[in-house]
Amino acid sequence: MPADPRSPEPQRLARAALRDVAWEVGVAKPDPAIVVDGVTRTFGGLTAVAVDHLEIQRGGITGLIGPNGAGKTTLFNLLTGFDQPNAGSWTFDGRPLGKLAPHRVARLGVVRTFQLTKALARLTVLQNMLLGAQDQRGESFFRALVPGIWRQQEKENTEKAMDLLARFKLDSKKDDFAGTLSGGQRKLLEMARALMSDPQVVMLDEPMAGVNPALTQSLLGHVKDLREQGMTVIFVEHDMDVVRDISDWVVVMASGRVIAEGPPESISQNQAVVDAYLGAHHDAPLTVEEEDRVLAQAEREIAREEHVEGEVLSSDVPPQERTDR
Ligand SMILES: Nc1ncnc2c1ncn2[C@@H]1O[C@H](COP(=O)(O)OP(=O)(O)OP(=O)(O)O)[C@@H](O)[C@H]1O
Repeated sequence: MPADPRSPEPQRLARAALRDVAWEVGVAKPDPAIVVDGVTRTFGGLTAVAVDHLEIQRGGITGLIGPNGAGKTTLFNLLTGFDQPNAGSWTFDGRPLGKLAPHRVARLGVVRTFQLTKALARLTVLQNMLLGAQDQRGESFFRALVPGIWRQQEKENTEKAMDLLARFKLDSKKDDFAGTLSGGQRKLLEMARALMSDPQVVMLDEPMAGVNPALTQSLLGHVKDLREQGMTVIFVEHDMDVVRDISDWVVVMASGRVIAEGPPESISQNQAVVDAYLGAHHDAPLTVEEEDRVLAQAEREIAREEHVEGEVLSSDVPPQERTDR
C-alpha cells in the first residue's frame, strides 16, 4: 500500500518497512523484535496456542485479532512469562525469553497490560505507578510505599510516575484511590504503569475494551505515541475500525494458530479470516462452560488483588523475607 504522505513519520517508516513483505503466515520481517517458534500450549485436550513461526516487526504496531478463544491472551501470557508452554521458544532481540518470570521479561524490555485491569483499587494512583515500576523491575515495592525511606531511586521513580501521569492526564488524580477511577481511566493508568520500566515492546490486551468513545480517541493517541517513541506495540482488539486505524500489520489467530497476516487492508479480503469469524459464531453468547471459566478467572484475579492489597496495606515485614514471583 502506498504510505499516506500526511501520516506522521514513524507510521510512514513502519509501513514502508513492511511494504514488500508477503502476506503469508510465518513470513520473515525485515527487522523482527520478537520471533516465535513452535510454541504450543494445551489445556487438557484443548490446544489453546499452536504457533509455528511468527515475527513481530520492530517499531511498528501489530494488531492481533481473532474470534473469542483463538488463543490471543494465552499467547500474550506465554510471551511475557505469565504462563509456560508445552513446547517452543521465542526471542526478543535474539535473546531467548522462555522460562523467565514476568518481572525478568519486563526487565529485558517486554511488558504487557491486562484485559481485566490490574489496578489495585485500594492503592492510590501514584502508589499503583510506583508498584508498577518496582514490580516490573523485580525490586521491593514496599519501600516505595513507606514514608521516610526515600532513596534516590524512589525519588526518580516518583518523578517519572508524575511525568507519565501528566502525559495521561491523571496527575490531578495521583492521590485518589484507583478504585474511584472510571473504566477508561483505569485503562490509561494501566498503560502508564506499564511504561514505568521503559519498555521496548508493549503488549496491550484489549486496551480499548469498555472505554467510552471520548477516551477511546485519547487511548488510540497514546498507542500511536508509543510507536512515535520507537516502541514496538502488539495489541489485541476486537474492534476492526480501531485495528484498521492504528495497525501497521495484522496477525489473525483462530483455534490457536496464526491463519493470516498482512497489512490491515489485506485482512478483510482473506477467505480464511472470513471463514474463521463466521465459523466461530463470533457474536454467540458464551457457553455455560465458558461462562464458568470466565467467572472463575475473574474471581481468582479479584482474590489475588485483595491478597496483594492486604499485604501492602498491613505489612511491615521486610521485603526480602517475601517470596518473589
Ligand atoms: N487457564 C485455562 N484453563 C483452561 N482453558 C483455558 C485457560 N486459559 C485459556 N483457556 C482456553 O484456551 C483457549 C484460548 O483462550 P484465550 O483466552 O487465549 O483466547 P482469546 O483469543 O484471548 O479469547 P478472547 O478474545 O475471548 O479473550 C480458549 O478455548 C480458552 O477456553
